[in-house]
Amino acid sequence: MNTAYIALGSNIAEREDFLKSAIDMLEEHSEIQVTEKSSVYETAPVGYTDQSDFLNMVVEVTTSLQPLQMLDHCQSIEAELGRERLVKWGPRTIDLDILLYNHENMEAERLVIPHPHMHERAFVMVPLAELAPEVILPQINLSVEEILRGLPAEEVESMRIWGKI
Ligand SMILES: Nc1ncnc2c1ncn2[C@@H]1O[C@H](COP(=O)(O)OP(=O)(O)OP(=O)(O)O)[C@@H](O)[C@H]1O
Ligand SMILES: Nc1nc2c(c(=O)[nH]1)N=C(CO)CN2
Repeated sequence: MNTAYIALGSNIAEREDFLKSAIDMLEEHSEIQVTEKSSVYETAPVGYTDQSDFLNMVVEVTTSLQPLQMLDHCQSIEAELGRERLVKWGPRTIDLDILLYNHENMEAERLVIPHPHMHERAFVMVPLAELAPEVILPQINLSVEEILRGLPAEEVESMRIWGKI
């Protein structure tokens, strides 16, 4: 059995409904159990800033799937929920990023784990720290909470709790 952490984000239309639908679709897979859910945060767009605020969260799952099978399911959820990739880092109905898979490192064509940008992003590290503050990121060899402490304070403090789903 594997433990994985998946980041979810949405900034189009009914953002909270897209997060709920994505979690339901993860749980509908017979080989995936959603075991923990972070709070939902409203966050200002990072990287490509000319777009609406996001709702972001992180979920913990246990699964017998291998990483690439999990990616396939996440991408099928994105397609099912109407995600269009018009602009890199642009608006999306739903985005599922695989952050961590056990303590594995992976550098495949379609899949890099740990997610290559996760440690730079308050919209990922703040919700992840709710679930797994002690987890050590491979290669970086720092815990989630140590990485979070190193992020710009204004970025962390700008995160607004939206609620729980
Ligand atoms: N850990 C990962 N989780 C999800 N997708 C990944 C991961 N590593 C690599 N990818 C690849 O990234 C490609 C682009 O994904 P996507 O368009 O969702 O990027 P994004 O989420 O907008 O940007 P970012 O990856 O910087 O968060 C996907 O087709 C997928 O094959
Ligand atoms: N606040 C926020 N900004 C982003 C996000 C996101 O989920 N939330 N995702 C991006 C590409 O994955 C780029 N920028």
